[in-house]
This record gives sequence, C-alpha cells and structure tokens, in this order.
Amino acid sequence: MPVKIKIEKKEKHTRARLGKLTTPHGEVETPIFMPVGTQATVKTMTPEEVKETGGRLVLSNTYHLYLRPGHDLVKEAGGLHKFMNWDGPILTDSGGFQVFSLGPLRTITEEGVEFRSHIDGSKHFFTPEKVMEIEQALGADIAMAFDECAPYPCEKEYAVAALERTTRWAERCKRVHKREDQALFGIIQGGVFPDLRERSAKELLAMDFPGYGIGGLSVGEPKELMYEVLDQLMPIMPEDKPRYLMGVGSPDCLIEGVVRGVDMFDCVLPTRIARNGTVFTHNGKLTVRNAEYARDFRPMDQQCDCYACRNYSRAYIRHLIKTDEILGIRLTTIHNLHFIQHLMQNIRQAIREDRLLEYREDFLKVFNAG
Ligand SMILES: CC1(C)O[C@@H]2[C@@H](CO[C@@]3(CNc4nc5cc6c(=O)[nH]c(N)nc6cc5[nH]4)OC(C)(C)O[C@@H]23)O1
Repeated sequence: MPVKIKIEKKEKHTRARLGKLTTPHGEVETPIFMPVGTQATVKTMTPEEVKETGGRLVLSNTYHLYLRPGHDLVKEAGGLHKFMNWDGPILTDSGGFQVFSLGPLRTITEEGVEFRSHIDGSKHFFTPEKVMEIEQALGADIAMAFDECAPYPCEKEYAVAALERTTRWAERCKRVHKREDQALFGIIQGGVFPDLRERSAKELLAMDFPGYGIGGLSVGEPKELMYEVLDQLMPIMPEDKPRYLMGVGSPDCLIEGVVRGVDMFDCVLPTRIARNGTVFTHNGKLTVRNAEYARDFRPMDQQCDCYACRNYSRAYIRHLIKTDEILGIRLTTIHNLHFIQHLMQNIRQAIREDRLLEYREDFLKVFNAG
C-alpha cells in the first residue's frame, strides 16, 4: 500500500482527526495544507524555503506539465522529485479541472476531452488512459483520477451526467494504473446536491481507492453551501481513508474543513495573494503595497516569527513590491506559507487537546475583525 493514513486521535467534539499519512517519500502529519507548485515549483520558493515554512507535501499539475515541459522530458529527468529537487511527497492533480475550466476551448465526449492549449492554441485530447500515462511518467506519490468537475451553479441533470462520467472514467483510470509506488485517488463529484454527492461517493467507495478527493467545490459556491455539502458527505466516508478537499483554501475554510473531517487541503490563495502584495496576519489581511505602509517600520505581522517578519519592515517590503523587486514577493510568499502552516500546526494541537471549537472561535474572532 503506497499511501495510507493512520488516525492518531479523533477530536472529542467534532469530526476532526489527527493522522499520519505514509507515502513512498515519507510520512506527513494530517490535517495538512499542501502548497501548490503547478509548474513544478512553488512560485518564487526554493524547495528548502518551502520546507522552512513548514511545507511537507507539494502539488503539481498534470495539464500544465504535459503542455510544458512534457511528461516524457520529466520522466527522462528521473521523474518529478528529481526534476524539481523535492525529496518529500508530491501529489499531482489530473488536470480534469483545468481542462474543464478552459471553457469554450474544450469538447467533452465519453472517450475524453478535446481541448486547445491555453499557451499556443494547439489541439490535445485527454482520456483517462492518457492522463494515467502522464501521471505515472511524472511519478508523484499520489495521482488524482481524471474526473469531470461540474461548474457552480449548474442544472442537476448536468451534475448527474458529470458524476456518472466521473465514475466511468475512474474505472478506466483504475484499470490502467499500474505503478505500484503511486497511489491513485478517486474524486467525488455531485455538485451541491446531497443525493448526488452520496451516489458519487458510494460508487467510488465501491472501487476501494486508497484515498478520495472531494471535487467540484471551491468553484464559486458560497462557503456555507460548501460546508453543507461536507456535513452531508463526511458521515458516509470511511474513517481509514484520507479525505482531500480540493482547492481549499482560506484560513476560515481550512478550520471549517478540519472541523468536518477533512485531512488534506491545497490552494493557490496564500501564494497568489502574496504575489499581489497581500498577506495574512493574525488581524486579517494586510495589503502591504498600500501607501499607508510607506513609513511603517513594523513587521507585516507582529505575532509572526517567519524569516520575513523577523528581518524586514512593511516599509521595506512595500518599497520592493512597488519597484518590482523580486525579493518583495518572495518575502510575502514566505510569510503567507509560514502563516498557513503555523495555522495548521495550531489546528493539529487543538485536536490533540480537544479544544478545536474554542480555537476556531478565538482565531476567527480576531482574524475576521481585522
Ligand atoms: C480559491 C481560489 C483562490 O483558488 C483558485 C481560485 C478558483 O478556484 C481554484 C481552487 N478551487 C478548486 N476546486 C477544484 C475542484 C477540482 C475537481 O473537481 N477536480 C480536480 N481534478 N481538481 C480540482 C481542483 C480544484 N480547485 O481552482 C482553480 C481554478 C485551480 O484556481 C483555484 O480561487
């Protein structure tokens, strides 16, 4: 079994779990936030810096790496771990979401998806079999199945068709996935319809994947609706398999997801807003590029002990960002990744001490007041 989760403790008042996820490239603690490295790099960070912020498992993307530099090149380089010099676990998303979010540039059939590259408009055709070939060549520890993510909002009929195709494609992925040192995770769809979520889950649970992505969320639906879907879905998920909420998220969504039994998260938010000059602080978000910080010689977050907050002021980081100095977005990225990983560490400690609900209240009271 290349990937398995061992639940160390269940929080007394919620569905939250503390776990250890074992992979061919090492063991990580859950709940875990996975920094996104779409094109085989967590943008602006060296692997050592990602580790220094607390990152242990990173994401990369099949669609992007297939287009550039090509999965055959990555395989020739010795696989993704060697290519990007990351010796910890890696998860690759299947690109299902990317090709669907290309909008009019794609055509869906039972066989697969024809799409045009967002780079040069060239035509490509992804089938479950092709995506498995790509992911096995890349060599991540966890590979996501090729699925169809229904948009939000969408008609129930559309969500039914997408979940049924997702189930059929999951079977096709499983049939051709041979790499022993790579775990294939199924992805649950069903939009925001409780009965469809239950049906998608049961069909995929019957295939006995080692772990499950919860797809089709964080696609524009209200947060409360996402929480409702989780409230209905989690009770039927097996205790001994990892639950991975795809594309989530912000600090409040991470806490709410853990409360509902999610083990794994990924999101571009912390690194994306960092490149726009916005950082998370204990008092909410701070856009350090704003003029009000021009002569503010305090650290971005006075409660933070990350490299950026220990050594640089808001004024200096604002100056770097305003002058397009690359160090500026590197420092905001280091801070945001550290902030999120520190939040996850506090969440895991709160589970250990059965005080996750108190932690949620305390954290959000200050964070949302900012
Ligand atoms: C939150 C935030 C900042 O994250 C950004 C942007 C828009 O939302 C995101 C994050 N949400 C997200 N939902 C997903 C659902 C699936 C899914 O159903 N299947 C598969 N294979 N992969 C998925 C990946 C997902 N990512 O999705 C893209 C478009 C990748 O950019 C992200 O808002």
